[in-house]
Amino acid sequence: MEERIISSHMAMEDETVEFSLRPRYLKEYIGQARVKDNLKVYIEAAKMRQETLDHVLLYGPPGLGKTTLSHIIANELGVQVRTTSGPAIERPGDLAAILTNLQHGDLLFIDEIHRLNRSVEEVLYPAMEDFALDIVIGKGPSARSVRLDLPPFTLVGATTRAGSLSSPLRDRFGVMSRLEYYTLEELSLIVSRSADLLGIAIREDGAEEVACRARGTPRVANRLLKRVRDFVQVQGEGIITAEAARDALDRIQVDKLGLDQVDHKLLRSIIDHFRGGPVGLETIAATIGEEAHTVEDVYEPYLMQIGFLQRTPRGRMATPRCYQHFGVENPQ
Ligand SMILES: Nc1ncnc2c1ncn2[C@@H]1O[C@H](COP(=O)(O)OP(=O)(O)OP(=O)(O)O)[C@@H](O)[C@H]1O
Ligand SMILES: [Mg+2]
Repeated sequence: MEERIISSHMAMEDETVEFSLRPRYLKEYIGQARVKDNLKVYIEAAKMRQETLDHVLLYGPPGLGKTTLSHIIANELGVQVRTTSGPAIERPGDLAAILTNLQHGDLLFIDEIHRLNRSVEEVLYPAMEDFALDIVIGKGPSARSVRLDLPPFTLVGATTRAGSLSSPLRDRFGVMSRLEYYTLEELSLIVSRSADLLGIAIREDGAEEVACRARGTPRVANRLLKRVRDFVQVQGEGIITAEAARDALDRIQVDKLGLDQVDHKLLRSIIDHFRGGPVGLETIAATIGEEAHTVEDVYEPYLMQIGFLQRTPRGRMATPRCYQHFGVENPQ
């Protein structure tokens, strides 16, 4: 995938900065009030009973804070966190090794949990339900299964597509939390907080300007902030004002709604070549040179959220609001 400034996927250069910007406790985690309030209660209750927290599934679009939240849960519980991801666990044995190395109360974080393969997933079922590992010894008619006890642990799974989780796996999570896009006010707070941590001066209107182009996503907000900082430090007065932010963001071609050239290309192709749709996902993907699932997971959710794109059984359609944004007359 082409690297986009507004991409909600994580690039290498971001990792160290992201780490320092990550809130570590619930009280520093901005927004997601409903999810946060519930988790607070569950964590408190688990601690009171001196039990492990029930398994938690966090789902929602990329960059909204799933990984961050999983580490916060561990910090709030005062336990260690082990991190892995669906694609990293290739064979059942890999997962068995991870599970047998857990210590009492540990939090196991599995990112992209929808990408676990079936045979690995099956190891997870008894582990989640009974804290047990079933091992088959021998082959053929003399094969028998031995059950090993595991220490109690909490599994936190993260996924951008809860829909592709198999139902036996989904059913084993006691808590399912859906993260939502952030409001403008929340994002402004996040931008101000990050600016503080990075040691950049920012005015409230500057933070708002960055926030409104951040697609409801903290990761995008932080990334835009860093680019704006570059312009302001090199060419400006060293403080991020609304004007300075606007100038910098215009230069990197992120428009007022946070749409970049790829979004423009996607939407314009529906308008210009398909008379507003409906047009199939594969066709759209081909016109912008992306994989269909990338379009579906990464590009579309925000475009639908702001009401520019509609999914219908016959394909994708550009909405009247989308036509308005581009100043094109709607043929329908
Ligand atoms: N509620 C929040 N308050 C402050 N900062 C946040 C919040 N949520 C996320 N962030 C910031 O956004 C960045 C991205 O968050 P995170 O990596 O947790 O997203 P994610 O949902 O795991 O994304 P992905 O689906 O790509 O794995 C983090 O570096 C963090 O600093
Ligand atoms: Mg993550």
